[in-house]
This record gives sequence, C-alpha cells and structure tokens, in this order.
Amino acid sequence: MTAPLLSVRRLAKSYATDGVQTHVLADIDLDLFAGDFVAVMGPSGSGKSTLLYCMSGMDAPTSGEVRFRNRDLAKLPERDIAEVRAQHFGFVFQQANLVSNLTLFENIAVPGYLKNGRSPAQTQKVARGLVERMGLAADAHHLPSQASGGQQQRCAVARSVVNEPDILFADEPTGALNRANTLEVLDLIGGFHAKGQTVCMVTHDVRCAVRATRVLYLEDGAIKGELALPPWSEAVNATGNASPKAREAQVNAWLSSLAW
Ligand SMILES: Nc1ncnc2c1ncn2[C@@H]1O[C@H](COP(=O)(O)OP(=O)(O)OP(=O)(O)O)[C@@H](O)[C@H]1O
Repeated sequence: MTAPLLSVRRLAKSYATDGVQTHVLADIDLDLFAGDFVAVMGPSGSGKSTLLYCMSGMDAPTSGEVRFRNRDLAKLPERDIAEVRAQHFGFVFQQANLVSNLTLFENIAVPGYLKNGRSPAQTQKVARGLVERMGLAADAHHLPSQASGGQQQRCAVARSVVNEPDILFADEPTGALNRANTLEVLDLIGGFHAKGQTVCMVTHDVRCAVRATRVLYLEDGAIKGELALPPWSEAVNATGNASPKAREAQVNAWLSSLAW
C-alpha cells in the first residue's frame, strides 16, 4: 500500500486562555495521500482551521503526531519546520495578504527564489507561466492596490504554488470572493489538482467541497464522517446523473445526514 504523504495520529490541540483550558481538537487520525483533494467542512468553531494549521506546521499540536514524509513535525526544531513549510507546503488564505509594494509578478516570484535547487531564471520562468495561467499577464506589473479582489486572490493562488509544493493548504480560499471569482479560483485550484497537486482545503461552501475527492466533516474537534468522491473532472464530463448539480445534491444530502 502507498505510504501517506502526511499522517496525523492522536492529534489533540487545546488553548489556555485566562486560565481556562479549551479543547479544540481531540484524538484526530488522518492520512493524506499524494493526489488527494481533501475538503474539511464543519460548523463554525469546530476546529477546521486549527486542524489545517497543525497539519501544515503553522501551529504545534498539544499532543499527538503530524508526520510529513515520515518526519514528525512536532519533534523538528523550528528552523526545520520552516524549511518544510517553505520547500514542501503552499498556503492560501481567505485574504490574499499580498506584499503591497511589490507588483503582482513580484509577489508570485519572490517566494519562489527560496526554492532549493532552482536558479533565479528558472523561478522567473515558473512565475511567468503562472501569471499566464492565472490570467494576470496584462496586470502583472500592477501593485495589489491596483488589482481587483479576484485578481489579488488569483495572484495569491499562484504564489502558493510557485515552489511546486507537495501539499497546497487552503483556508477558506474563496471566503472573501463573489460567485464569479469563487468559481475562477476553484477552477485554478482544481486545475492544479487535476495535474497531480495534493490539496487540503477548509471550506463552508458546498460549491467548493464538491471539487474534492474526500470531504471530511469535523464537529466539536473530532472527525465525524468522510465522503469519498470521484475526481471532479469525471463529474463534469460524465453524462447522466454525475453532473456538478447532482454532486452538490449528494454532498448536501450527506451533510444533512450528519445534522449539518
Ligand atoms: N489562538 C487561540 N487561542 C484560543 N482559542 C483559540 C485560538 N485559535 C482558535 N481558538 C478556538 O478554537 C476553536 C476552533 O477554532 P477554529 O478557528 O479552528 O474553528 P473553525 O472550525 O475553523 O471555525 P470557523 O469556521 O468559524 O473559521 C474556537 O472555539 C476558537 O475560539
């Protein structure tokens, strides 16, 4: 059997605020395999973002293991975790958080210079390719303040993959976008997945979750269910009842069965 890219075992996370202990995640077991597109759903406050942050080494679990390529992130010194994040993980958040005094092109290219084993010229080539793919070619010389919200988020998606990460972590990547921009960003992330990118995305939106191949339902800090879906491309191309609408209905029915 194929080894997981990332594996979570007995993960727990709690916070102490004003002397009060809040248990956010308890006893989470999860394997992420190369090529997976995992959507994490669940009510507000159920611990979705906390799980994503612990899985991606942005936050440390209180107990348990997060193994990336069989290295326990919790046991690595911060310098090595930073290296794993920079070389192997990509991140997209609800807000684009672009560097305001860099152009869109520079926002994409600059983090790319950190990639090991790649020359600046190669990085610029990758960044130019992403600019084209994101539909940003005409605006790549603009500052973020001169770009629309949708353009900024497409730039953030490009930045997240400039280092060709093993795993793309996305926390509500379309949460601040209108419908048209949401679909564009989903198509871009879905396009990367179709080419083999592993994705782990937190979302409230069923339109986003239907792009995944695995939908997890988190409640009160525990995984309450998982729905497996065939790749999105099959749902789009197939005739009969495997249409995107049918898929949304399937995910909605599954969520209803879990009292969503
Ligand atoms: N740094 C922190 N200190 C204290 N409590 C925290 C911290 N971060 C998160 N929490 C608490 O952990 C719980 C889960 O938060 P989290 O953001 O993971 O939930 P979520 O499912 O992503 O919620 P939402 O859908 O609203 O974004 C919440 O009760 C939150 O208040």
